[in-house]
Amino acid sequence: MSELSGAVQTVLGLIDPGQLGRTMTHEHLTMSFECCYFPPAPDEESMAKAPIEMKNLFWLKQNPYSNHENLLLNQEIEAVKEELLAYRQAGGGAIVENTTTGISRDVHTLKKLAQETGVHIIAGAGFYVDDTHSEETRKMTVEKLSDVIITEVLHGADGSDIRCGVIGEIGTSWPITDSEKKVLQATAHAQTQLGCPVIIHPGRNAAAPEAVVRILQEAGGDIGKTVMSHLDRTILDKGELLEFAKMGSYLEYDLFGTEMLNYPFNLKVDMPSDNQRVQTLAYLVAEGYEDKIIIAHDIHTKNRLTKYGGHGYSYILKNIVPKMLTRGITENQVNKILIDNPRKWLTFK
Ligand SMILES: CC(=O)NCCS(=O)(=O)O
Repeated sequence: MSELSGAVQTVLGLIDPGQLGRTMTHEHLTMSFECCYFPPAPDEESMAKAPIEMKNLFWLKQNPYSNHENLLLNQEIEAVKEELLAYRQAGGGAIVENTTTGISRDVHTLKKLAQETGVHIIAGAGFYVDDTHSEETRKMTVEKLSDVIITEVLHGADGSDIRCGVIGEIGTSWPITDSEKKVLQATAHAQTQLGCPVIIHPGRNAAAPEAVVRILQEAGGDIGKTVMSHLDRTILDKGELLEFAKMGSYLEYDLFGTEMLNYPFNLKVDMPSDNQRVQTLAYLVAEGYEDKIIIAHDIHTKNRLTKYGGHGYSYILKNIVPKMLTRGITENQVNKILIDNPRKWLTFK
């Protein structure tokens, strides 16, 4: 048994899982999303460099990836600190910070934020999507990639002694690239060795989650200790959702607060509203999956911070939980979704 067994690893060290409390399992506190810049429509080109100001906020909500400044969440440390203090005030206990190599992970800032706010922060190991893989990463063998991930968990990330407590979000595209496949295999090998939680960013296609799980399974991964993120924009058909749920991963609805008419990365997707997300949670609960659901906001652009008129990190606790209770999800089930399921997932075997 390793020293991690039975504990949760935060950026400040190991804690008893019971200390986590209400946990958002997929957030970013500091990152850059420049890798996913999406140019505005030709008649709106000037918006790419427009300042973030009141008159642009609705446009940014509809086009969050088409303005360069909006993608630099790493410029907002003070605002994020204020948000975390408000999150604690609202009853939040912990946040999983899913920023991996490729989107400017900054574990030093995460440690400082945890020290200054009292929120338990769990950092992510591993690599984001292929577009962000360096040539060095692409050349690595599965064994080498696995060594890198294991080092980030056991010894510290980015040359520091600040340790990651989950692997992920591991980025995958659609179709899954060769480099991403190696990272997935390395993730499964590292998970086997460490008994740790894993979280996956699937490509933007309904077939992507199952394809990822198959690769992890073949490489020996523990699917029961793995989260499939972003299901809200990935599997929209209820039948397909139930088929995927049978594979045994945690089912994450993590885009609460994201409501847009056109999802630029896949125009075939009608991004659900928050009401529709709650309906889907109620459906999954009714189908017997209350032990598998987890939720979050996945804040990764500036416009979603309260500083810029956004919903912030407390939106689920303040607004979505009351809504869930009016839609047939019991308080006990809410507690499973916010406390028990994250705790079980995050605890090292
Ligand atoms: C940071 C991140 O990967 N967020 C997900 C954005 S997406 O549009 O749902 O892929």
